[in-house]
Amino acid sequence: MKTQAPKETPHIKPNGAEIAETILLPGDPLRAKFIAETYLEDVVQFNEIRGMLGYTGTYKGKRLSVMGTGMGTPSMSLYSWELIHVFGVKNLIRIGSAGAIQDHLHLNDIVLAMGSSTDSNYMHQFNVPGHYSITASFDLLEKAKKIADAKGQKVHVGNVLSSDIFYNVDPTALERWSKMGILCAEMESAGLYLNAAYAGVNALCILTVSDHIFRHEFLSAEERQTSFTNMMEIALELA
Ligand SMILES: O=P(O)(O)O[C@H]1O[C@H](CO)[C@@H](O)[C@H]1O
Ligand SMILES: O=c1cc[nH]c(=O)[nH]1
Repeated sequence: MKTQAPKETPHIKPNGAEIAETILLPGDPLRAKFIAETYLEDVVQFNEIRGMLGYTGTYKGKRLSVMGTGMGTPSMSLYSWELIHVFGVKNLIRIGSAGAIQDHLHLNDIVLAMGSSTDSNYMHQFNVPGHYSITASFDLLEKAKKIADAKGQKVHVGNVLSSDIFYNVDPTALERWSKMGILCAEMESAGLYLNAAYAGVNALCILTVSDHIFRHEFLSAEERQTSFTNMMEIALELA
């Protein structure tokens, strides 16, 4: 009799627990815990390796997982690669915070990252003979926009910056991205979109503006909790 080895990686060890085809991916593992405790029923924790908490449960009767990714391209790329290639995840929805770099964006605004521009080198491994346009999956993007519209929740849809640099020594770098119409800066969407595209699965990044980089405004911890729930509730409906 053949026995199948349990699926696990050095970073994700579900001990037989299921990981759903659709997963929400906040950077902060404690945000994953909050979502599991606040919104999911019949919840099982499937990961705690390195404190990267992951849970599977149901939302309005549909199976859904949620797991932290950590910060930055390497961390997001590693986890999303394993989720796709080892655990068979098909829909990966990042929910994160971002720093706005356009005047018309305000704290608490929600952004659907249609495109992800980047200063990361992660793309180089794919060795395409030109410049690849890193984009969200249209199906998830369209569905998220419709969900937001139905909720009466205004969202911005556009190009974001997925940066490897949080503290940039060049004070003009973000001004130049802003001039190109980039809405806000975060640090994971490009790695996620590239892994998803390469594997032929779906990905979307939904962001809440937690800072305005040029106006030096930022949300308090309490405000983050409330405003992030609007973004979470759009993402949960995508299951
Ligand atoms: O709120 P999260 O999802 O962590 O996203 C943003 O916040 C972190 C920086 O503070 C980076 O990970 C950035 O992308
Ligand atoms: O300014 C910010 C806020 C959140 N995430 C970022 O990457 N930058």
